[in-house]
Amino acid sequence: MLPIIDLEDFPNQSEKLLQACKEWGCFRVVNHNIPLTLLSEMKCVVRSLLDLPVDIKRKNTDVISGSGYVAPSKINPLYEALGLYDMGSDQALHDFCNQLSVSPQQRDTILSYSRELHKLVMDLWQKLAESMGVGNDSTKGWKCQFRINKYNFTEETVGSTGVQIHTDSGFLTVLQEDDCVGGLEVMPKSSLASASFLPVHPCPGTLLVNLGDMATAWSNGVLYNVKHRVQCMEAAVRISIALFLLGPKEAVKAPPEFVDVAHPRLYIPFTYEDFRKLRQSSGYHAGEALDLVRSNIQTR
Ligand SMILES: O=C(O)CCC(=O)C(=O)O
Ligand SMILES: [Fe+2]
Repeated sequence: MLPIIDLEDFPNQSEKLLQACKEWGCFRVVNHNIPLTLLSEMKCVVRSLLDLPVDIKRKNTDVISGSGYVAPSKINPLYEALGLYDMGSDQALHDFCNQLSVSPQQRDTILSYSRELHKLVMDLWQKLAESMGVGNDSTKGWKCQFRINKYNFTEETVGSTGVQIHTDSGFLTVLQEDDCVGGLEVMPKSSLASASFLPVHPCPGTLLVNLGDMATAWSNGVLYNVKHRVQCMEAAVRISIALFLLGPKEAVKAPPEFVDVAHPRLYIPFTYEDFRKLRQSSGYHAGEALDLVRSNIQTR
């Protein structure tokens, strides 16, 4: 069963958190302290933004490649998304709101939600770093990205794929799933050999966390970047909100604590931005791009 982490029970849950991140690369968070009204208000706001005419949605332009509006495509015809790069920045938040001409009330909701989730994602990373004995590493200036996903599922599309198998590219993702419409599937480490997916059923009021490629690189291979996808299970529109903790501007290198003779350095240092470009140019979206940054020099 998907691990459940109680955020009010730390440091007691440190070991459980670490195990979840090593074996599953994902877990459910309860007692996160984010008001349920804010979660549902934000859902309501993003639903209406995704219902805007496409020429308005297109005003949500890229800041970095792929960070803005994503229209349905050949590969993912049922999927579209709005995006916001650098949601830790008030300016970026206001730019996003202006592009989509949101109402003052919608803007308030987006700002409150962003602040709360930004705090949460940083806190989660801090707790994970502490559980690995490197809690002093600063996350100051680390960039975050929002992506608001819509899946236009219909009777005819049941059984097909909403989003293809992938890993997230950053460190950690906090996902507010659809309250009713399922379809997310994950492949924990123990299912890699059989390449089988496990369904993640919606659990309103909780949040789901995934670890991405940068977490695997930073941890020298200890943390598992979970493969996942979204399948169409029923004829209903599915909405989810993902917050990606992408990482620092600078190159990421596993701390010396994670490297020794028995655990040689696996990856060359690289920046998130370069890695994102590498994923895009190689077309590797399910973790294979990490093989392109493997280190040959296995010293400290
Ligand atoms: O919609 C979902 O549940 C998952 C979305 C996702 O995997 C992503 O945005 O990277
Ligand atoms: Fe994802």
